[in-house]
Amino acid sequence: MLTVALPKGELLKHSIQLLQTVGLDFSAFLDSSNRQLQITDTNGKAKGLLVRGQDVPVYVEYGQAQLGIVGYDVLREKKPQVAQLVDLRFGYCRMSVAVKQSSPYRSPLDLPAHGRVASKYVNCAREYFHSLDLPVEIVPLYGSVELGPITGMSEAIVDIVSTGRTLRENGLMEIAVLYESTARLIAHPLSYRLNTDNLSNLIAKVREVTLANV
Ligand SMILES: Nc1ncnc2c1ncn2[C@@H]1O[C@H](COP(=O)(O)OP(=O)(O)OP(=O)(O)O)[C@@H](O)[C@H]1O
Ligand SMILES: O=P(O)(O)OC[C@H]1O[C@H](OP(=O)(O)OP(=O)(O)O)[C@H](O)[C@@H]1O
Repeated sequence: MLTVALPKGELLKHSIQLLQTVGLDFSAFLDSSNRQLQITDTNGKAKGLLVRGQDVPVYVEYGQAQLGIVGYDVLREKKPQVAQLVDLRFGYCRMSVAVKQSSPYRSPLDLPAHGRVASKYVNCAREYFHSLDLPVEIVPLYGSVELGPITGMSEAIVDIVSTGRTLRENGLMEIAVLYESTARLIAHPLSYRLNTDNLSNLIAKVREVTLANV
């Protein structure tokens, strides 16, 4: 049976709405009293796995899920061996460099050589500063990254900005954008090539619905 890996958190509601429009109902994942991590859609056509966003490409790469929905930021960070099929156009955010408003830095090139940059996205951060030829120390964090500059642990952060509210409310400002991100439909490459479970039909429907919503 076709299996779809769905991301917990920010992208879940929109992902479920999208799949409903193409005939797969995983709305039980939105019921907070339900603790099941694997469900069959109400029409019995497919299985859904509820996993952390960063783990979606893992299930798809290993073939336990033929399809998945995940942020482009996660794909840039993890570089999994998956087929990237459709830009779903929701879950917009950007990956940015931010510093304290009160700091003297107004561009990443103003940062001191060997300064510290805190991030959950260590590979994206490392690649970016490497491309600028600016040697910095990347400090890995798992969340509340904004506390890096606030506490003085780091000069800057590389993190997701969506509305900009978190930066503003913590006295930080964006000084550069690495890239923009939206949710993507991904597939297990071999299943995609072999059209397992008539994947191409579902993918075509997702593409159609996404384009119709532009
Ligand atoms: N304001 C936002 N904050 C975080 N992620 C956002 C935001 N807007 C869009 N996204 C997208 O949603 C995805 C999931 O974000 P979410 O905050 O749910 O998980 P996370 O905190 O990044 O991961 P986890 O909780 O698994 O460590 C991100 O990878 C990104 O693509
Ligand atoms: O621009 P905004 O709309 O304010 O959104 C950006 C915030 O959202 C994300 O945090 P998240 O809620 O995922 O928490 P965490 O990364 O600190 O765990 C990100 O790390 C920022 O802190």
